[in-house]
Amino acid sequence: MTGTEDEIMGEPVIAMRKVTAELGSRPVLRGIDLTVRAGEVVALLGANGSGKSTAVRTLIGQVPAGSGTVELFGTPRRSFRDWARVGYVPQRTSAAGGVPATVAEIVASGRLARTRFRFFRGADREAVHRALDLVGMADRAKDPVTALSGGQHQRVLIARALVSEPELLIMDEPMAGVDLASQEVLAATLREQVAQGTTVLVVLHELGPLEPLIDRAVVLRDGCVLHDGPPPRAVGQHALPGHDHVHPHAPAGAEPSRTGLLS
Ligand SMILES: Nc1ncnc2c1ncn2[C@@H]1O[C@H](COP(=O)(O)OP(=O)(O)OP(=O)(O)O)[C@@H](O)[C@H]1O
Repeated sequence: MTGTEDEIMGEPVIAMRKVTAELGSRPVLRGIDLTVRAGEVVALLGANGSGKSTAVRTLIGQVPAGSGTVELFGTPRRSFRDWARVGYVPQRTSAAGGVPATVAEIVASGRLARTRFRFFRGADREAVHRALDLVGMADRAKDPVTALSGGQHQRVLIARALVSEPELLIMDEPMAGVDLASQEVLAATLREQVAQGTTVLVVLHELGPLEPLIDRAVVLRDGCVLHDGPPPRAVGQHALPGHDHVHPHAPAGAEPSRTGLLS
């Protein structure tokens, strides 16, 4: 007896089918399919403006889909209410803008979907401490976020996404503008989450330090899916078609080989 694809590969946690979206009457997503199954770690790649952030924002409902279907945990996104199961790390501007919130307050705000606005209990405070500890920021809990570096900001945003103990983590360029030390902390944090079975969709410019964690890469170009398959693990980003690459032993003045996947 053979099972269905879902029985064999696990239920999709994310299912986007033929999704279109417009921004300012400009078509930005032009019919994308994106499936992420439980326990998978999928990188969403593509050149600037290819629609990566828009795809993620459509998924969580910040941008309306023009057509197609979007499901989270098997539920149409419109009727999905279980947001404590989802941790979202937006593309970083700043954790709190001009608001003088503390690190702990920002992280605690990520717990609201789970507490449903009841009073915080000991378990919630422990979860905040645990999430800050995961990203190496427990000693900064009482500091204003305005006192943090870019990389520390990003760690706080990731702690905020982790504090509800989500099953699905969606991150938009978590490594952008982050110093090396913070990148290593973030990669280790993510490794731990993945080991615990968390499903991850991560928008990246390059696989970088997260490369060993990535099961599959979906590459967008001009709002369409150009590639959906295993990322080339052994040699990293440089092996992805489209990465301009001049071989070190190539004759001087040689043209980079371009296959156009990421550019
Ligand atoms: N509010 C908006 N109104 C109109 N067009 C927009 C708006 N926001 C984004 N766009 C355009 O939509 C396209 C896709 O943007 P999106 O941010 O999804 O791309 P991206 O792949 O995430 O790029 P990046 O790597 O630069 O973040 C871009 O051409 C962008 O200029």
